[in-house]
Amino acid sequence: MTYIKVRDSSKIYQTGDEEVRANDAISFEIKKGELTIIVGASGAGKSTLLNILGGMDKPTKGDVIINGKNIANYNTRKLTTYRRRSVGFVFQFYNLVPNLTALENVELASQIAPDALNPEEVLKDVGLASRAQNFPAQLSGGEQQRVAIARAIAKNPELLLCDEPTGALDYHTGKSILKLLQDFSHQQQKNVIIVTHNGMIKPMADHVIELFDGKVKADVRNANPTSVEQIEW
Ligand SMILES: Nc1ncnc2c1ncn2[C@@H]1O[C@H](COP(=O)(O)OP(=O)(O)OP(=O)(O)O)[C@@H](O)[C@H]1O
Repeated sequence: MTYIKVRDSSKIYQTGDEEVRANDAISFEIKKGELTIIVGASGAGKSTLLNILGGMDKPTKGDVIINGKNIANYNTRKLTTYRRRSVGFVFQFYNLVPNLTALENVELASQIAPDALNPEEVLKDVGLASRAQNFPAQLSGGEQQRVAIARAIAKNPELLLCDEPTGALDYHTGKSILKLLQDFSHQQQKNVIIVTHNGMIKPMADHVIELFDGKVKADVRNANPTSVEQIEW
């Protein structure tokens, strides 16, 4: 079953006389439950695409059909509802609220979603039950990213979007975060999309979309994705 269908989607920025085609007639489909990696060099258009899929931005033209609805036609209010109900976000620098504990950060997200999961349970699932009362500054980078993932998962979203989720972490910590995301996708049949410039992690995905200069350069499915533990980079 198709969960995401992007059809001829372009994002064009006009700065003075210059036109930047951040996304240039992009088309692809993502099936329900796929763990997808969007890979490409700096400036290839990855974040632009992720922002459009997450309803934070709209394409200049084209269709972005999520679960049968074309969000490219949504107004601001409908996009806000879409983001709130259907999307969890994980960013490179965690973006936790510094004066709230780990648990309160997760509760914040669960309060705005109708089908939210129990924040304490989700913190336990990411291995942080014992750190629930810690503030972000009292946690390591990897632990902060686990809280950020718990916060995103607690909304029980259909779609989890991760922009360079291991970009600020060391190798082993980064690997444990990728494992968490792979397990979440495969065990719960949820769509996870990871944006990265690191092509070495492609084998962990069910689906790899490679961007180059705003265009889809490759669109490949992995019938047998590799477990994160077995990938070295
Ligand atoms: N608001 C904007 N105004 C003008 N140009 C923009 C804007 N946002 C992005 N761009 C341009 O669009 C292109 C794609 O940017 P984007 O951030 O999507 O790339 P990226 O693949 O995510 O890169 P990185 O890995 O460095 O984050 C770049 O050339 C960028 O300069």
